Amino acid sequence: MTTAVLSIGSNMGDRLGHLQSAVDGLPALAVSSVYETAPWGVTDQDDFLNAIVVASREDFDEWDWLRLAQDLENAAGRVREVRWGPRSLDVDVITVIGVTSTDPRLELPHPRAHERAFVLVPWLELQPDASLPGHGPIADLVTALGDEGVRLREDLKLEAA
Ligand SMILES: Nc1ncnc2c1ncn2[C@@H]1O[C@H](COP(=O)(O)OP(=O)(O)OP(=O)(O)O)[C@@H](O)[C@H]1O
Ligand SMILES: Nc1nc2c(c(=O)[nH]1)N=C(CO)CN2
Repeated sequence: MTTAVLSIGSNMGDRLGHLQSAVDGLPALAVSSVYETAPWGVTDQDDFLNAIVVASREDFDEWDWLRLAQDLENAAGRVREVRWGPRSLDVDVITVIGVTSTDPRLELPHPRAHERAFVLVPWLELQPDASLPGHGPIADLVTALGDEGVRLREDLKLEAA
């Protein structure tokens, strides 16, 4: 059995609908609140909605999580164009508990998670004691990074199955 932490994001079209489609397709144990976040990386694009999902499956290894993430992106009509550019649905595997990987097709933990408040702030809400292997407690990372550009959207809710 493996447990994964996944980041879901959208800044095109029906943003909340795209996030909900990801939650519906994941064996979700817990789903964070929805956050409105300033674009990271390529800043000249619309704001994202982001959330974190903790999911678990008996028969999954880390590659199954990547395949499922990519299937969900494709189902939401994602076209791979600009790196860090606009997207209907982005599903990143942030960590799979107990697994590390340096394979460029699947780096675990996600190599940029520690510098992304749009990942860390919703993750902290779900798992305040979590650590990012190699980078320490996520609470400390959020303190160092700040939560600028990450705003709780209490009016938007994701329905866990
Ligand atoms: N932990 C991971 N989660 C998802 N994809 C990964 C991971 N590690 C490596 N990859 C690889 O990254 C490739 C590009 O992913 P994607 O297009 O989603 O990048 P991005 O979302 O634009 O940027 P970033 O990787 O910085 O989040 C994928 O084809 C995948 O094989
Ligand atoms: N705020 C925010 N910025 C991003 C996001 C995202 O989900 N949220 N995803 C990206 C693709 O890697 C690039 N930039």
